[in-house]
Amino acid sequence: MTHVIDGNAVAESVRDDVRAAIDDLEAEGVTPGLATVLMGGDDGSATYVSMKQRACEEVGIDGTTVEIDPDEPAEALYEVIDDLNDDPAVHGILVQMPLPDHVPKREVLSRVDPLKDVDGFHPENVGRLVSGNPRFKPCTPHGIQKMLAAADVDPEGMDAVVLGRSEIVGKPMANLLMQKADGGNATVTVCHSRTRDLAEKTRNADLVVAAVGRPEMLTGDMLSEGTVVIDVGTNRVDADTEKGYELTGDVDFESAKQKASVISPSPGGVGPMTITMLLYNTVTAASLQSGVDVEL
Ligand SMILES: Nc1nc(=O)c2c([nH]1)NC[C@@H]1CN(c3ccc(C(=O)N[C@@H](CCC(=O)O)C(=O)O)cc3)C=[N+]21
Repeated sequence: MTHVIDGNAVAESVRDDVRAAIDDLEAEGVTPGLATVLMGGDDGSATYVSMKQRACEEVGIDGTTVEIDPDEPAEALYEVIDDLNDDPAVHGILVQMPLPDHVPKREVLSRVDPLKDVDGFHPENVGRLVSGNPRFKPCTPHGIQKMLAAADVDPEGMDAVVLGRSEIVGKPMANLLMQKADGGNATVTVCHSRTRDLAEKTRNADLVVAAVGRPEMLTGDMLSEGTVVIDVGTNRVDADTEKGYELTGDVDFESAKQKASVISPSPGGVGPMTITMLLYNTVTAASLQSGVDVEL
């Protein structure tokens, strides 16, 4: 029988740990604060930002959202970031991606105080992750590690294939999977748009993480029996629904499920974990900045 991971249930159990850590911070007079900055974005951005805001309220994080008109120059965003860096009530800062074309992403990511960089995208934090001493693990791959652990999947010794090489998911996922640390120790192959024979790679995999942003591109015939499949995609595809679209993953769930031993669906898999790990990283940030130890 294939085990279908319930991302919402795993997220809820991690949130219990997050709530307990927040209690410990509150006992010392510290309320963790997270600021989300939204400048333009795509169809999903406003939805994701309000989901993050709601998740903060649910666990007792002081969440604020700052909106900047996408027609403003990049300097407007820099000023907001500088103010948030200086604000002691703000422990975590997240700048929602994507940004408008005229705003240089790298400048923005470097501008965030690395101690408040709960996304883990600042070059200092990327460097720490790659060198094996992570401060903030990027939320999506971090959530996938938690999800695998909850499903009793240990990547150690596995042939893992990561589909996609983004800064947000593919690269940090590959790094975490190959680290000499819990949740790592896998042999990792990273595939992308220039990979010659994708199915040859995925058929030889024990674990596949699909993060390419192409609806249902990974199908059952590309997998061997017993593979662990994690679907990171949340693609909006046109559909005859109230909203005019439906969400679908990068994995063709029905055919992949025939082969997989463990599979995470989308929606209802990685997405809720991503948001939960943002809360987790915010609590870690509050602990680092206040000097109050928490157990996480
Ligand atoms: N700086 C930054 N950090 C991010 O972490 C970040 C970002 N920018 N830009 C966009 C992506 C996307 N992302 C998602 C978060 C939650 C769900 C999620 O919870 N999805 C639900 C369904 C949501 C719905 O119903 O619309 C699910 O999969 O079950 C999906 C996608 C975070 N991102």
